[in-house]
Amino acid sequence: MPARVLDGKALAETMRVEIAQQVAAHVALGHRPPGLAAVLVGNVAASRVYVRNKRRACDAAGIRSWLYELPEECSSQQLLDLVAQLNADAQVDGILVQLPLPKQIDEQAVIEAILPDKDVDGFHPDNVGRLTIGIPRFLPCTPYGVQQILQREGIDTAGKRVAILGRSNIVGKPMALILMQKPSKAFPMGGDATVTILHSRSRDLVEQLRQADILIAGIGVAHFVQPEMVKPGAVIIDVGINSLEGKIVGDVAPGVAEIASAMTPVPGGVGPMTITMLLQNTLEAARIHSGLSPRETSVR
Ligand SMILES: NC(=O)C1=CN([C@@H]2O[C@H](COP(=O)(O)OP(=O)(O)OC[C@H]3O[C@@H](n4cnc5c(N)ncnc54)[C@H](OP(=O)(O)O)[C@@H]3O)[C@@H](O)[C@H]2O)C=CC1
Ligand SMILES: Nc1nc(=O)c2c([nH]1)NC[C@@H]1CN(c3ccc(C(=O)N[C@@H](CCC(=O)O)C(=O)O)cc3)C=[N+]21
Ligand SMILES: [Mg+2]
Repeated sequence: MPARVLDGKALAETMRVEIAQQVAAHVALGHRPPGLAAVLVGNVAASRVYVRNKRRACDAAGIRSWLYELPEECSSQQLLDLVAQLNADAQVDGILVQLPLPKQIDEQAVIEAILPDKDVDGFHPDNVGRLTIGIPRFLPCTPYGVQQILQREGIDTAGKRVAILGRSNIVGKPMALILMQKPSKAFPMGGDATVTILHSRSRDLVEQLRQADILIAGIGVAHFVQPEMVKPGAVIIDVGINSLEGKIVGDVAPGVAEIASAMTPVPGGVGPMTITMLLQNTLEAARIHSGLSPRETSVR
């Protein structure tokens, strides 16, 4: 029997309606609407799609959004100046600088220039550190979206063997931190899982994958995960966005659906949830800026 489809797109729509209601309630209390500033450097086609989708989602949720564009050949200083301007702008609750940045730009310096309470991507070392010790402010949007898919689809992670393919700061590493965490009041989304991270230097990679009750793939290699790498009945989360023969495909081969019990599609899986969690984080930032949420702990 083919795997149940974990419809991230449908869940993202449902959650966007919930967020729109919370935004409306926030504004009804007399606060200004939440605002998100996105910064796009250069002309990456994939980034344009992402930015356009984000903008549409913000409009539908009642979140103001602005797009700032800088040329491919801009300097680190130009970008740092723009970030400083957005940090100082009282209308802006969240700042998102689209990654990756051109090679002349010091990416880490830009990430560290964003005020931590406007860092809705959750990439600033202050927010990474908070996540690591279990008192998060903003969870990185992609792993947060995966956590929400698992939770809302009733897939329990406690005690499960989770294998994560990829160790980047935006996908694999924060995913591991969320799912390994003991749940607490400050961190209710902690997954209580036994997590294994796999990367390009891992040996026995296939043996490790075959042990996994839940397999999360985020490496950027089209159809890397093949049916024989998967334990029968496993849950598969495909984070990959790759283009193959003019189509968008994930890191997981279609045949895996014959072995798995449940699987996210690409497109229509994790991607739309990433955008929804960005809206959620922007609303949370607006709450922080209006004094509704404590600045130093993120109690949800
Ligand atoms: N759906 C969404 O919302 C999002 C999707 N993505 C997609 O997720 C994928 C990963 O993105 P990102 O984390 O930024 O990518 P990076 O290139 O930053 O990281 C890729 C990771 O995968 C590992 N890796 C690469 N090839 C292999 C291999 N053959 N075997 C084992 N490990 C391997 C790398 O290992 P090593 O560290 O050893 O180099 C690295 O840790 C991409 O397809 C991207 O487009 C990204 C963000 C959001
Ligand atoms: N600072 C920063 N934060 C990010 O979160 C960030 C980033 N930079 N750089 C690029 C990656 C990639 N990413 C995606 C988000 C949504 C979709 C998405 O919505 N995908 C849809 C549509 C796919 C399509 O048709 O193009 C889907 O999978 O169904 C894809 C990719 C966020 N990223
Ligand atoms: Mg990278």
